Amino acid sequence: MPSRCKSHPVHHLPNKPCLDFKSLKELPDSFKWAPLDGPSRALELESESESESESVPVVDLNDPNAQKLIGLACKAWGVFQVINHGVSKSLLDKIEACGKSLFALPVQQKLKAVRSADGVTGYGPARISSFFPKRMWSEGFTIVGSPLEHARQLWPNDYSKFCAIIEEYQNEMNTLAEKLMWLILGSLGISTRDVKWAASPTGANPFKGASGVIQLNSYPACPDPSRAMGLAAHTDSTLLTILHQSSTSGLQVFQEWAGSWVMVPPISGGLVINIGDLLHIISNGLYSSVYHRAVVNKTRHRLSVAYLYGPEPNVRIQPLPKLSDANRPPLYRPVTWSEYLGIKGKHFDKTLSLIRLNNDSNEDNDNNSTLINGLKRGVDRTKSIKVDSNTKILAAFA
Ligand SMILES: C=C1C[C@]23C[C@@]1(O)CC[C@H]2[C@@]12CCC[C@@](C)(C(=O)O1)[C@H]2[C@@H]3C(=O)O
Ligand SMILES: O=C(O)CCC(=O)C(=O)O
Ligand SMILES: [Fe+2]
Repeated sequence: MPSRCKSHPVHHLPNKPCLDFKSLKELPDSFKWAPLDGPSRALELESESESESESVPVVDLNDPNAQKLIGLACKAWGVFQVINHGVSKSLLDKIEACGKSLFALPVQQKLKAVRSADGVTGYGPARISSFFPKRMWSEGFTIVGSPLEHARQLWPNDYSKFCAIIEEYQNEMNTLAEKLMWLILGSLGISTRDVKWAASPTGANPFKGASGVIQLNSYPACPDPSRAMGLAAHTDSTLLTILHQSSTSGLQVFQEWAGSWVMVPPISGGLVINIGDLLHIISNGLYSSVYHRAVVNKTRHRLSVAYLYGPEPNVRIQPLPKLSDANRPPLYRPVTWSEYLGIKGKHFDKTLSLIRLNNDSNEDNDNNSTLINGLKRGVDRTKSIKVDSNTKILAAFA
């Protein structure tokens, strides 16, 4: 999202100030969530053997069947990992080191680059924090466009290296995101000719003007991981998100048909790809955005870097005509990324249902009423189920 795009303040509980996590030897009540269900203790799970069918798919982008495998993963999971994606391990190491050095700064220094109440860029708790009564065990740094201004405040004499790495990462991620978009759209039978929703009137490069927000997330070691939440369950307001996670596990995705949380194990040099809400919309619900969260660890610090990729902010996003017809009418009204973020800032996970078209015949159409393991993977997010005792997710098995 280019910096010219206006910010979208979140409206709910007041945002909580940042603090020095290292100084807390016990988990304060304000951070105590109801005990987490699912695999909450990352280290324990690392030693558990998971069966194939329960693991998030890993796709080798050099595999001639990559497009087909990606389609299957999007339909069944809304998330997959990629290897041989073309982004060098050394760049992933460099961005991780950038994040580590940023979060290792003293709190007072980090607060010099704090995200303002109506801003997007800068240091602070996750934007969604304001929707939850309990605090999250994490801190973040969001970068839209150039980080120069904030980097100067953080490292007055030594900011150029950080800026150069961020720029290189933005470029590499943008290229990969566009490649992944074509693979995902290709798996739905969509080609360049079918995609006219973005900038170019000829449809030549529909991703012209598409860009990404970089989100550095830090999850310090935590005295009581069973009661703490790193980042609460959410879907991303993106077309797709590319996530690099350090070697400590913590990312979990919600497997809707099984009703359970599944850990996504870090793969050295691999990247996690999440389907976001905007892809959910353009695919007319065929590929659902995935609920995910981050849990924390008793002894190990964890870092993740998300590249939240979306279209040019004022371009209308809507179900692709080729994916809707009389039997499967468009499920969502047109919306720009900018407008979507504004609604998300006010209504959080009710956003998809708020832009859903009120059409009775749409009831069973999301994700093509697919039966997976005998259960419909319903994503009519107008009904609610509880995915855990902390988060009520607006999703249901109809
Ligand atoms: C483009 C954006 C997506 C995001 C809100 C934002 O304006 C910038 C930060 C993004 C992020 C990263 C962490 C998780 C998340 C839910 C949040 O609180 O801030 C996402 C937002 C999103 O996808 O809605
Ligand atoms: O840290 C993680 O694994 C998840 C981060 C995330 O979901 C995000 O930045 O949107
Ligand atoms: Fe996310």
